[in-house]
Amino acid sequence: MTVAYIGLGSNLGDRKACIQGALERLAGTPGIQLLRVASLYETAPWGKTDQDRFLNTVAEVDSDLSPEELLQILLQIEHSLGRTREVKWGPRTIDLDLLLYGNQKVDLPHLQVPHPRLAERAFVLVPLGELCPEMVLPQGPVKELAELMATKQDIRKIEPKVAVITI
Ligand SMILES: Nc1ncnc2c1ncn2[C@@H]1O[C@H](COP(=O)(O)OP(=O)(O)OP(=O)(O)O)[C@@H](O)[C@H]1O
Ligand SMILES: Nc1nc2c(c(=O)[nH]1)N=C(CO)CN2
Repeated sequence: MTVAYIGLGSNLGDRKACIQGALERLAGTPGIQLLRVASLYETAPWGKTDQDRFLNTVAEVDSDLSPEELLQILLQIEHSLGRTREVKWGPRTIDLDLLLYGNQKVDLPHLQVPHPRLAERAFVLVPLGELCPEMVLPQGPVKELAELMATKQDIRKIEPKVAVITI
């Protein structure tokens, strides 16, 4: 079993229902145990700024699956929640990013772990730092990176945590 961290984001449709739906699907997937979910944050769009605000959180899971198997599950869950890809970094019902997979490094054309843009994003660093305040990323301590990025990108906690229904 390996502890992995998954970033969740939504800025299209019923954002909260999409995040909740993705968490329920993760919890219901054989080989994945949902351990903890960070608070729910509303965040300014990063990268492509002319779109609606996002809801973001981070989930901690224990996984029997390989990183590639886990990615396939994430893509299936995105598809089941109506995710389409039209514009780079554009609006989406749900986005699931494999942020970290234990201490493993993966560098394949279709999968890079740790997620290459992790340390630039307050919407990832702040919820990740909430779950793992002592974590040190290759770029530095998560708490320090989160504090720095939160001074540059608007991020507001809107709910202490998302209720999870374990199937
Ligand atoms: N760590 C990862 N987690 C999720 N997808 C990844 C990862 N590394 C590479 N990918 C690849 O990225 C592809 C495109 O993903 P997607 O369209 O969701 O990108 P994005 O979320 O808009 O942008 P970003 O990758 O900057 O977060 C996926 O099909 C997947 O093959
Ligand atoms: N605030 C915010 N901005 C984004 C997000 C996201 O989840 N939240 N996801 C992106 C592509 O992964 C691009 N920009």
